[in-house]
Amino acid sequence: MVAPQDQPPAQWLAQSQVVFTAQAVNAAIERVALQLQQRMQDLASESIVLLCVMRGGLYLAGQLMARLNLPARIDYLQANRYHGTAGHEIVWSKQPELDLRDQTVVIVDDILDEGITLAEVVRFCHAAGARHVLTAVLTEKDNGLQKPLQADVVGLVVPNRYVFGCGMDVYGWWRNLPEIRALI
Ligand SMILES: O=P(O)(O)OC[C@H]1O[C@H](OP(=O)(O)OP(=O)(O)O)[C@H](O)[C@@H]1O
Ligand code: HPA
Repeated sequence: MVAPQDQPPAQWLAQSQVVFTAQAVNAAIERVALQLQQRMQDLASESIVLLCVMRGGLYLAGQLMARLNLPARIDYLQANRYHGTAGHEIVWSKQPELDLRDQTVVIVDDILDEGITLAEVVRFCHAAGARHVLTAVLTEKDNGLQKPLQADVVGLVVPNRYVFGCGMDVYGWWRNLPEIRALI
């Protein structure tokens, strides 16, 4: 019996189905960019930081960079869920380098699942003195859970299954897929 992390990556494609095509994802990213652009114009901020939550947020952040017609600086952080015995702790391995004081910070991530990660990153940005904090996720999982926050902008709602592609991984693989798939 092969452990899941040792499966060849092609196996995950064979054991999954497309839930959003590349075309549907691209259309969603266009909508996210337009909504963010509008929100930031309303805030009339000239100090914008696009903050990518690594690694999953990389795909959406890269796509947004090409679409946001605003002066923005880019930074990133890494804060991962650690499913230890004491519950669901967040372990930070990289904090942003830019000074977030008085900035309009746009946090970009791939998925809002239980919402623990995004809530922690929002809390961090406020504590660091951000003036406005906006959140954008490519996907939100429709899992019926009471979440600690809602994202300001959501691209697509995905079913309550394990999804991957467009930044999201399955055992480290397939973040680069331009479509979103769900394990069967
Ligand atoms: O809403 P939550 O239940 O908190 O889960 C969402 C988070 O989980 C994933 O990150 P992960 O820690 O797996 O790291 P990754 O970005 O490197 O995949 C994903 O990228 C989100 O950041
Ligand atoms: O369904 C998921 N897929 C990939 N990464 C995730 N992180 C939380 N939920 C998921």
